[in-house]
Amino acid sequence: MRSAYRVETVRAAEAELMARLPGGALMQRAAAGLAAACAGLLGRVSGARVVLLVGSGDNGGDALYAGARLARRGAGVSAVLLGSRAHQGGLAALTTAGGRVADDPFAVVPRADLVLDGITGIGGRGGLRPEAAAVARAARSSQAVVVAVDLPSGVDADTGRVAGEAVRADATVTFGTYKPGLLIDPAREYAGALRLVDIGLALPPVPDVEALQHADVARLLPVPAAESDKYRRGVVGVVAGSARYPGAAVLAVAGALRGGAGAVRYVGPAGEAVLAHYPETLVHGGPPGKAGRVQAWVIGPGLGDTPGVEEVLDSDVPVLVDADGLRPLDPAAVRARSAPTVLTPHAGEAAALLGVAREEVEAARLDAVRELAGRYGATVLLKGSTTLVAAPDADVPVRANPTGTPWLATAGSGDVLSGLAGSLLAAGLRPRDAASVAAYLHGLAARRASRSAPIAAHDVASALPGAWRDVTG
Ligand SMILES: NC(=O)C1=CN([C@@H]2O[C@H](COP(=O)(O)OP(=O)(O)OC[C@H]3O[C@@H](n4cnc5c(N)ncnc54)[C@H](OP(=O)(O)O)[C@@H]3O)[C@@H](O)[C@H]2O)[C@@H](O)CC1
Ligand SMILES: Nc1ncnc2c1ncn2[C@@H]1O[C@H](COP(=O)(O)OP(=O)(O)O)[C@@H](O)[C@H]1O
Ligand SMILES: [K+]
Repeated sequence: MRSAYRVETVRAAEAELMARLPGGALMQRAAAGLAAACAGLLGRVSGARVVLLVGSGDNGGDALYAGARLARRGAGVSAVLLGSRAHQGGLAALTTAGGRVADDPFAVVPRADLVLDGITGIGGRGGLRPEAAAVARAARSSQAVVVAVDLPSGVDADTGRVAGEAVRADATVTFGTYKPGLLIDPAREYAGALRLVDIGLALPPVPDVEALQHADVARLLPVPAAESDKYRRGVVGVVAGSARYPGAAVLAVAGALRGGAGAVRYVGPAGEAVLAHYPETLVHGGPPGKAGRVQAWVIGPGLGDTPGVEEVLDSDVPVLVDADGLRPLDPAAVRARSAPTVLTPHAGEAAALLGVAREEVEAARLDAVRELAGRYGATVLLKGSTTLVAAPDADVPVRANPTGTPWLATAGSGDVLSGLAGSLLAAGLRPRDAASVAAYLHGLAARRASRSAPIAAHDVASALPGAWRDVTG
């Protein structure tokens, strides 16, 4: 599991540790880890051209001390000072080690092998200032590997917002803990590959944001026991599709069949299309209440105006509501349910539920998902470039999904996801686990199916068993 803590918590842990250590010890730990990571990326340190972008604060200090370490190993190190001041101890260490201060950034940055971004870290506010932005652009268009110190400068550590220009890094070396912004788009896109350097911070047991890894997912996946039968494995009911959108029903069933439930009951007007693709489905033409017992319902994909949402919400089993099912959704009705509810909106649907503009949700995804989960008393999976899952209880960490590919932005892939998540719910996973495990497998399956080529939603469904095997490997 990757855990991320907000700046306020990091600062408190830092203060507590600094009080027990000699002055500057923490910065030396950070700089040592940073220099080692840079050396690894460079391969050969001696003779390498390294440029440090140095801001006013301790983030610049880290870059300067790491630069001094690289200079001592034979690198040619130049510092570009971009702040109103520069860390004095770090500057002295760099010059003592043979590094120098560059007068003209545009003379050194284009020739660099590695650029270390120490403009701002957790103390940064807003996007880069114009001078820093111009230098960051030069770094991006050079051949250099760009390494961000703690965070790409210009991104918001707590939310992942990028208010203006920010450094685009190939890698980010972060200290003590991941920060939420490193796991959430748009900032995540700017961070490149992540590396965590342990500096000994003692952090509270519950993080603000977390990201599952293969091993976490493998532990959560349902496994049939020797005595299992299809009913004990769980039956998922799918209420989806309409005369206009029969395909949504087929795709939701496709996801549900690969999610660990022992059987899939389909309820709706697209039974023929569903059976043509998946003869193993139990099809029911009447209302959901007469379809037979299920352990979880999925309702919404391609539903159009077909009624059924209220009836399904009245049931006493977990319900996942997606797409058209979200339109008539009343917070009081969801809060009053006796069993858990999972909502899976994309940014547009989330915006409609919150009564705000879509752009507002996209710029502040973490706030939006928390707000919705609280308002509806439901687990909310907010789809998008970084899919987020929030529990109704605000003290539970939000999960940021680390898998996926922009090729997933294709019609119908969300239907596969809702079927998959509903199936995991029926198999007995808790709502937050079912939603985040589904997003993880779905993203992995898309990567597997795509390998950088366009994919259709049914390709994602077909790749799910392979993704499952990758995880349990
Ligand atoms: N916490 C820990 O455990 C450890 C923390 N450590 C390190 O310390 C870092 C935090 O250092 P920090 O607090 O000095 O803040 P930091 O990020 O350097 O920026 C501060 C200054 O930047 C400026 N500035 C602000 N916005 C700007 C903008 N948009 N564009 C341009 N400039 C901008 C503004 O100064 P101004 O120029 O306005 O005078 C502000 O005062 C942390 O990320 C990590 O690297 C490690 O060494 C050890 C363990
Ligand atoms: N830019 C992106 N990068 C990665 N995944 C994306 C991106 N845009 C959308 N997705 C994913 O694609 C799926 C689209 O679902 P959705 O919007 O419900 O589409 P549909 O209703 O057509 O099925 C979601 O899983 C979402 O997280
Ligand atoms: K930085």
